[in-house]
Amino acid sequence: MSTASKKWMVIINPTSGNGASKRKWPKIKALLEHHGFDFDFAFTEYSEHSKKFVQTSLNQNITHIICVGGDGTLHNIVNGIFSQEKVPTSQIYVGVIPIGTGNDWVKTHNIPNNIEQAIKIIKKGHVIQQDIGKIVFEDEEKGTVYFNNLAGVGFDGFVVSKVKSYKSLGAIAYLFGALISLFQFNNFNSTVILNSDEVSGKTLMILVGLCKYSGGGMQLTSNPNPFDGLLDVSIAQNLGKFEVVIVLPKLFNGKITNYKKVKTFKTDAINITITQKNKPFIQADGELIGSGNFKVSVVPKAFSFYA
Ligand SMILES: Nc1ncnc2c1ncn2[C@@H]1O[C@H](COP(=O)(O)OP(=O)(O)OP(=O)(O)O)[C@@H](O)[C@H]1O
Repeated sequence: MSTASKKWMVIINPTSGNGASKRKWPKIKALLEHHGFDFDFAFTEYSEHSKKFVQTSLNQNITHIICVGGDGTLHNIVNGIFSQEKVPTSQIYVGVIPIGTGNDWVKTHNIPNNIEQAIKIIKKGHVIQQDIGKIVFEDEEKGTVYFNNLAGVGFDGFVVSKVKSYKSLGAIAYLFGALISLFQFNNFNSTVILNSDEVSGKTLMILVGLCKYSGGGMQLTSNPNPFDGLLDVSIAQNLGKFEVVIVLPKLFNGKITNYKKVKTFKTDAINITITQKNKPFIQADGELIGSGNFKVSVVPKAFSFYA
């Protein structure tokens, strides 16, 4: 049986890419039909709706899912997959048709933004498995959140909280959001424990990554590898506002990880404590997930996708 002739669930976030998913859906639907896909489809109606759709599909024994949207939609699909125990996660297969603003995760895996090429990749049926990050909050009521690309606390979380208003600008929205946010954000006190190291002090942001790109093409971690069972950690310490402006180009060419006030690590577990009353935002895959103290660990090669 070819990949296309299996039963698929296509989840479309009509708001992704500033409404592009909704506009392009008739074309995507026609192409999926043209390539012989047997599918049901549904549009998300609220923020975490994709998570529900995944679980409903699994209850109907549909384990092949196509994400039509951006990094946030994929993040919610991943959380639908990892917050259930009915089907082993590596036996759930995800294809991505990237129609977001940043579309950062697909860049690591060379999944094309062109709709028909992305569909052909799914049809080809070549599956890869990558690691997943697992965030557990100290406050148990806040629960567990999974990520497939990169999570962070501090300045990057603050940018994510602002960037929604600028998404009509496209991928540059993140850079624009960062510049606007710079003058409103204050560095925070944190203690990070990982391996046998402890890093304490004033912090701009702490990034915990798996894949290479975030924030609309920024490269914020050193030699990221989503297949090695390790988290790629960057701790940007007490950089000043003008210092951030000066190092801005280094955010895009990856050289930021060599900067004197940025410490990098590889680890399979990290414990982050915010040692001040005012807790900065935490983001995962560009989605705001809350604030507070948290631990991150790795679920090795647990996420199966077409690439
Ligand atoms: N019907 C809906 N109405 C409002 N928001 C929604 C709806 N469905 C999903 N969402 C939310 O839309 C947000 C943005 O989605 P997504 O990240 O896929 O697109 P994007 O922001 O354009 O792309 P990227 O994250 O790649 O920059 C996500 O936080 C998701 O939870």
